[in-house]
Amino acid sequence: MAATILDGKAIAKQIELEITERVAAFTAKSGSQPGLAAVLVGEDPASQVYVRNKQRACERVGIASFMHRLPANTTAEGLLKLVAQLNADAQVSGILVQLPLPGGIDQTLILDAIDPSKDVDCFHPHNVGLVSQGRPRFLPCTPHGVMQILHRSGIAAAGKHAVVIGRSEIVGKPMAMMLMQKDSTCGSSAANATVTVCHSRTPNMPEICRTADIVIAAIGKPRFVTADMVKPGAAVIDVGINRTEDGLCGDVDFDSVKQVASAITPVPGGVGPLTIVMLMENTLRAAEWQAGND
Ligand SMILES: Nc1nc(=O)c2c([nH]1)NC[C@@H]1CN(c3ccc(C(=O)N[C@@H](CCC(=O)O)C(=O)O)cc3)C=[N+]21
Ligand SMILES: [Mg+2]
Repeated sequence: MAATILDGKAIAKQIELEITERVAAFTAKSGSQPGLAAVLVGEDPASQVYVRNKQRACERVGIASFMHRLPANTTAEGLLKLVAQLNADAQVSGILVQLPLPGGIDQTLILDAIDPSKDVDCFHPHNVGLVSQGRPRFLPCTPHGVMQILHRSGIAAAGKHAVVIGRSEIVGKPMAMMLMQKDSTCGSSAANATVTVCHSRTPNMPEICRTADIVIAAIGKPRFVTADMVKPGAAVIDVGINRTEDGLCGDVDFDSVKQVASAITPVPGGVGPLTIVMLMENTLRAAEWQAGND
């Protein structure tokens, strides 16, 4: 039987409606609108698309957006100056520095300079540490989106074997961390998984993947996960966004894997839309905390 296609776009829309109401309530009560500052350095075409999508999402949910475009030859000093200015700006609840930064700029140096209370990407070591200890302030947007897709599709992680393919700081590592916790924002049934992390140096990856009840693919290799790597009935979440000659595709070979999986996310229209809506939620949470701490 062919897999259920998990409609990330529809799930994101639903969450977006919930956030829109919460933003309106916050703005009415506090008298100030949450604001997101996005910093885009250089002309990377994919980054332009993502940042534009984020700005549009801000407009739809009622968050102010402040766009800062800098030339590709911007120095680390120039970028640090802008980050310091945004840290001090009361209108700015959340700060996002779009990655990748052009070569030559030390990414860690810039990201570590963002005020942890405005770190809506959840990249700062302070916030990463809080996630790892199971007491998050922010949740990283893409892994949180994956948890929401599973939860809202009725796929419980508790007691299941989840295999995360990829160990990036942005997706794989925090994803594994969140799935293994005792609890989550979606409740304990969305966490408590037995987690295995596979990566480029894992020798017997197909064998390990075949034991997974839930596969999360985040390795950045087009159509890497093939049907022979998936146990019949497993749920497969595709985090990859690869631009190939024949268009956008994920890290999962969708056409073959959908024949064996019980549920699968498409690319586009799967995890991507969730990433953006979880960023909106983090911006709202940042505004709420900043208002409470005044
Ligand atoms: N500081 C920072 N934070 C990020 O969260 C961040 C980043 N840098 N750099 C790049 C990655 C990638 N990312 C995506 C967001 C939305 C879609 C998205 O909306 N995807 C649509 C399709 C969009 C398209 O056509 O390309 C979809 O999957 O349906 C994809 C990818 C956020 N990232
Ligand atoms: Mg994504």
